[in-house]
Amino acid sequence: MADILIDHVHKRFPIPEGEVVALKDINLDIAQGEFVCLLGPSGCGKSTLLNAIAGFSNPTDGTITVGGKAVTGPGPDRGMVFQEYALFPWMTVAKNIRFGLEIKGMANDAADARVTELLDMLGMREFANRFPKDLSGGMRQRVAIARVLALDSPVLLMDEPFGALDALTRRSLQDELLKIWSRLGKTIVFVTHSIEEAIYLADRIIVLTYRPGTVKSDVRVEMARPRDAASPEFNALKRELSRLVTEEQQRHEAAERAGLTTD
Ligand SMILES: Nc1ncnc2c1ncn2[C@@H]1O[C@H](COP(=O)(O)OP(=O)(O)OP(=O)(O)O)[C@@H](O)[C@H]1O
Repeated sequence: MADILIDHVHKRFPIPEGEVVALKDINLDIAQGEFVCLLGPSGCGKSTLLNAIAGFSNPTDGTITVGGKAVTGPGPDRGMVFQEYALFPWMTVAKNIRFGLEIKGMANDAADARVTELLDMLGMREFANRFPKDLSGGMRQRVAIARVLALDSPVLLMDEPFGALDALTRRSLQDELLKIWSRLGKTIVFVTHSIEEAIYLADRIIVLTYRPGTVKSDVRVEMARPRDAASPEFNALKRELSRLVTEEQQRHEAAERAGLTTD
């Protein structure tokens, strides 16, 4: 069953010289429980598409439907995790996770139980009373994920959530996310620049073109998990995707040289 339906979506941004066509006729059908990565170089419209699914910025044309309902704005059915750890610095880890539950009006005992469950799920119990400034980047991003999971949205939207982390921390968060995904059965749309990250995580990788942003390729990743980045299959797919992304990166660089972009 389609969980996210993207139907003839276009997004144009007006600029002094005319307009930027960030997305052009995007059509995608994402199944419930599917893990999809949006891949491409800077400026190819990954965040624009994710923000449109989130309802932060509506398409110029076309429609997006999530769980059978047309997206017209943000909603509790879609949780978003950003690259920047969007935590409240004045709240402890536990309070940060609890915040959304309080807004939802969840009873105290139930909220306490939910926070404990999430702290355990993400291996953060001993960090419950720390403040974000006292945490590593990886830990902060765990809190950001827990905070979104607290709301139990069926769809998780993730905009380069691990982009600022070192390689080892990144791998451990990727593994954590895969565990959570297989346990909770969420639909995930995950934006990344990293070909390796996309192959490690996704059921399906959507490669976007640079200006206008269109679907260049829609690749199913059939490898069993956990995936071995050193395996021949992994490397064959990495080569194929590198070729596709490099073509778009070159178009991006040509636009930069022509002074057409600051992306
Ligand atoms: N508010 C805006 N006004 C004008 N142009 C915009 C605006 N937002 C995005 N764009 C342009 O739309 C295109 C797509 O941008 P977007 O941020 O979605 O790309 P991206 O693939 O997410 O890039 P990155 O990986 O660098 O975040 C870019 O060319 C960008 O310059």
